Amino acid sequence: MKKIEAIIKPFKLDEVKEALQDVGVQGLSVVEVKGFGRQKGHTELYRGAEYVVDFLPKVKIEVVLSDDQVDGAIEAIVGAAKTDKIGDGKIFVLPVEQAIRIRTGEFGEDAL
Ligand SMILES: Nc1ncnc2c1ncn2[C@@H]1O[C@H](COP(=O)(O)OP(=O)(O)OP(=O)(O)O)[C@@H](O)[C@H]1O
Repeated sequence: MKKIEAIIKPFKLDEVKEALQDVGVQGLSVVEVKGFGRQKGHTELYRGAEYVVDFLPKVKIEVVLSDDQVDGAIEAIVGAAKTDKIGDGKIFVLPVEQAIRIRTGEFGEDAL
């Protein structure tokens, strides 16, 4: 199992969620975060206004998947989140040791 952490522009959240559901993702978590990338010190367009970049609001999607779902999920996120402008975000892939569904006690991929 792997965890994908995708940091995206907030207005892309619905589109990315739908794209992930289309490739079989059945659950995910969303966290509001602030951050910066390489454009630090420049301006970025956010909801029609130009911001001098300090910390910009972003959304982090966390989704745990089976190994064979990872490539499709990355493709889905990139396809939905890309605007070709700076600040489109980043995707990190991490190993996951175990998952447990609390209600049933199922383990591993059965718990996803
Ligand atoms: N190395 C990193 N570690 C953790 N979070 C990061 C890292 N790089 C970027 N982020 C997070 O991702 C968000 C989006 O990054 P961003 O797209 O601006 O990266 P970038 O490298 O500058 O790419 P681009 O050239 O497309 O703007 C940042 O606001 C920050 O929250």
